[in-house]
Amino acid sequence: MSLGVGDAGFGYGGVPVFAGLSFAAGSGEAVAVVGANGAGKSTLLKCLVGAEVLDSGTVLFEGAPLDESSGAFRAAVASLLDDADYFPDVSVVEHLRLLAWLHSSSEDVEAVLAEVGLTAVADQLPPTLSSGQRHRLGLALCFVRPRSVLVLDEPEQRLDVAGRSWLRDRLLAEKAAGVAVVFASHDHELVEAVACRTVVL
Ligand SMILES: Nc1ncnc2c1ncn2[C@@H]1O[C@H](COP(=O)(O)OP(=O)(O)OP(=O)(O)O)[C@@H](O)[C@H]1O
Repeated sequence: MSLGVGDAGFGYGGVPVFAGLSFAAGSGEAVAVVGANGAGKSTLLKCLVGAEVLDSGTVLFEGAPLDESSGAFRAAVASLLDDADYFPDVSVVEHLRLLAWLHSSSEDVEAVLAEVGLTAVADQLPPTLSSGQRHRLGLALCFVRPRSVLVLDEPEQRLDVAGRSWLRDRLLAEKAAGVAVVFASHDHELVEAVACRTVVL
């Protein structure tokens, strides 16, 4: 699997955010997108998953122009963007069971809950979680479903020191399992430890 862009350009209301951008993450590779606040990292990741549409150039999935409505794309790509939202009346563990069921996943929901440190709050509703716990739920939702591509916007945000260390190891394990990873980050240590290549915006 691979996900990337060719000669990509995008702007909001005619104001350019990025232009002439080309890169791809292949199976077992991680590409980090870095840059200052407002540089366009989140926007680029939204284009990658079809939540925004490029003004020019192409999103390439498996080397072919992206059809974000295709079942194959939806089945392959797990993403956590900066606008994650949850059902207010569905508990943590129910969110995970629901997504696992939707994707006919063989992942062990209880094991993922434990790995992300949410076992103790499994029966709580999302509005009762801390911001770090809500972020962990977003990450858990990526890991409870099948995936061959991971797109993560600042996955390190709101994680404590142990959480960042876990995240680094988890992303390395994803790469080792052949997953293609594209992530935006402000964490230089994470980028250095995980990324094969860096895209600077
Ligand atoms: N919906 C929108 N409408 C208009 N402008 C937008 C919109 N979303 C983002 N922008 C602008 O596009 C630029 C890129 O924003 P983006 O969120 O992609 O940056 P970022 O690199 O992810 O920043 P950060 O590091 O702060 O998360 C910014 O100047 C921002 O103000």
